[in-house]
Amino acid sequence: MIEVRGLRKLYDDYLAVDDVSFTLDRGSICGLVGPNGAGKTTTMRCLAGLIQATEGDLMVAGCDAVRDSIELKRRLAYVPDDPPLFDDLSVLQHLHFIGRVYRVDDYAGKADRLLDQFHLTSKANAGATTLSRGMRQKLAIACAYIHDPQVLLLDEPMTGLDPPGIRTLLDSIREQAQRGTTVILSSHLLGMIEEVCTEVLMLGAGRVRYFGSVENLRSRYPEAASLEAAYFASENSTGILSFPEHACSAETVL
Ligand SMILES: Nc1ncnc2c1ncn2[C@@H]1O[C@H](COP(=O)(O)OP(=O)(O)OP(=O)(O)O)[C@@H](O)[C@H]1O
Repeated sequence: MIEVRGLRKLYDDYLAVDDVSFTLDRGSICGLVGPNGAGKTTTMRCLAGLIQATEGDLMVAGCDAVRDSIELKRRLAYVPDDPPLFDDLSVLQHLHFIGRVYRVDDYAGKADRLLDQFHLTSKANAGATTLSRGMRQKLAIACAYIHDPQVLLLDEPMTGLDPPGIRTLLDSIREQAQRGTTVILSSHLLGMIEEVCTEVLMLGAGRVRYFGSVENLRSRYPEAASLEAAYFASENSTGILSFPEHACSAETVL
């Protein structure tokens, strides 16, 4: 569902993402992790066709992210870390608007179910500008779900959510994946990544430091009690961590 080969992104002469390759199957949930400035958002924005890769082949939901970027946007949803909303629309109007733009059958019924799922029913008629940070985040995620995207890119979606909100989000991500959606989820909350993700893509200074299953990363550091401990152990090691069964190219395997 997602196949990335040799992604590089330069901002002027600054190399933000360098030779990133990975593949994800339908229904997988990939945690995108790494320190601030590692290139996570840049990678997502390239996948979403919002910025153009300097080099590399990016096939996402059957579309070339550069050549088919309009069709790609029909099949994909991207929720940035600070989602922009329409100041003049209410919560319900956001969902109806997105549902109609994407020509969703029964968008009104789906909107009601999403409001219920994300505990926003009491705010249905509230203006976007009156929402709390967490409510804005929930609304943006509900808008992403309303058109059943084949690929879902969530950039730090837990930001601002309360514990029940995080639980609802993680459950909803699993539901999306069970329906066949491929999800990439960037977060610094490694416990959450470990709980929900099947794969991990770890970036450091724009390069892949690890790509593979959570279990493989843990088994690489058997002394680590959690993904977080494995993450810090890998931070202290040198070289690229990867495993042949998940590697996309010989270059990514030590
Ligand atoms: N528009 C831009 N112009 C120039 N440099 C940029 C631009 N966007 C990002 N960068 C740089 O590219 C690098 C990667 O940024 P990116 O936002 O992808 O990191 P990130 O892993 O998402 O970080 P964080 O965890 O802080 O959100 C950083 O050094 C950043 O300063």
